[in-house]
Amino acid sequence: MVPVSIAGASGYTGFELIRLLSGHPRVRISAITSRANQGESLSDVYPAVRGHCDLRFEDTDPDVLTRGAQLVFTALPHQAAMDIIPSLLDRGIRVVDLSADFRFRDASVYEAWYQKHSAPHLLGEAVYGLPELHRERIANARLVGNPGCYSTSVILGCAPLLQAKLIVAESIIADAKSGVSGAGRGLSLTTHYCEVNDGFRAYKVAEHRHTPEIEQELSFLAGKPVRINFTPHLVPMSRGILSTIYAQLEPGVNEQHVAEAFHAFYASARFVRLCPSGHFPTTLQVRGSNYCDLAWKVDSRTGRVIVISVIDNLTRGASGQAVCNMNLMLGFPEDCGLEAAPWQP
Ligand SMILES: NC(=O)C1=CN([C@@H]2O[C@H](COP(=O)(O)OP(=O)(O)OC[C@H]3O[C@@H](n4cnc5c(N)ncnc54)[C@H](OP(=O)(O)O)[C@@H]3O)[C@@H](O)[C@H]2O)C=CC1
Ligand SMILES: CC(=O)N[C@@H](CCC(=O)OP(=O)(O)O)C(=O)O
Repeated sequence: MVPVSIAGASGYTGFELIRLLSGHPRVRISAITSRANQGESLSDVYPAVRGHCDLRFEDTDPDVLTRGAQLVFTALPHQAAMDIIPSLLDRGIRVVDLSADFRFRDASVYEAWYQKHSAPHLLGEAVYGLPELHRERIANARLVGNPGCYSTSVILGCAPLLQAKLIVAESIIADAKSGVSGAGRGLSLTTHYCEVNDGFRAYKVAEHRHTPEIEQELSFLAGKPVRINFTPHLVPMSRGILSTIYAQLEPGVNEQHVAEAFHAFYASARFVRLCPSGHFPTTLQVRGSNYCDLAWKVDSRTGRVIVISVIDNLTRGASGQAVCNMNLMLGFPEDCGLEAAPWQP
């Protein structure tokens, strides 16, 4: 059993890592950390795992995280992640970072949308952790920047169409809706019950930080710079993301070309499921799983294709994908510990 540790284990993505890793057949969790919950037992904070994982929270300190561990998951906010990761790498430990700190190739793009980068020298070697795009590089990486949740759903929905040059790259519009756990466990006015229940709103219109992340990967696929419109929405559910993506088809492209591109691109993808024609997915059918379910329809009246992409933000959008990346890095089957079916009622 390979020992792994989790920094920021008291948060939602940290807990999702514990849920997945406590049932993983090839790894064991060596340490979990939180500053506020230091000394408390995990099951007092999250009773759901009583009997599955009996660790206590320790301080978020490099000595604790690297004590016997071969790989560390950093489930910390942006900035806090890049403050600690260089010292983990210096001790010979591999890292899967769930924050945005190591998702960008270009430090100036990160700095335009986030803040000054304190470890830009590591951006060249960090690998963007989307297995369908970068599987081989992830396997050999020391540092993986795990993708954002919205970014995962939008990139997977566009990738086959852009790579096959079936759509006008400049025409992409992604309209995405997320459950509230996407904002983390911390309390805030915009995410408390009365502010979200029975309502539905767009936020960070034309300025959400997943926009440059999506554009980085779509540009890589298209082989030229791509700009998109991306609008996130907050919906009153705990977990799940549904993205509706619109794009103009290139002249002469029809339903069959689109279907062939999706089937070819995802022919060997373990965690992408293509819905049968005429079936459009719900977030419930991927809940608690690492699946991204995709469906599409060509609107011949407008010459556009409409793609629907669903994921669970905490699993495929964060911790499930992080475990999948760990599996690749450690040479395990990609789906090790991630085989369970989703939780649809
Ligand atoms: N929620 C989601 O759906 C997704 C989240 N992410 C990213 O994953 C990361 C974790 O997100 P999430 O679990 O939702 O966040 P939470 O707010 O739920 O948890 C954050 C964790 O980090 C710790 N923490 C907070 N501030 C600091 C700090 N300054 N230094 C050290 N530790 C700190 C917290 O514990 P304590 O304060 O006690 O130390 C807690 O354990 C973030 O970067 C987020 O952007 C990525 C994809 C999806
Ligand atoms: C609903 C909600 O608030 N979602 C978060 C995205 C969660 C995510 O993927 O986080 P990072 O890219 O910040 O790591 C947001 O809009 O900021």
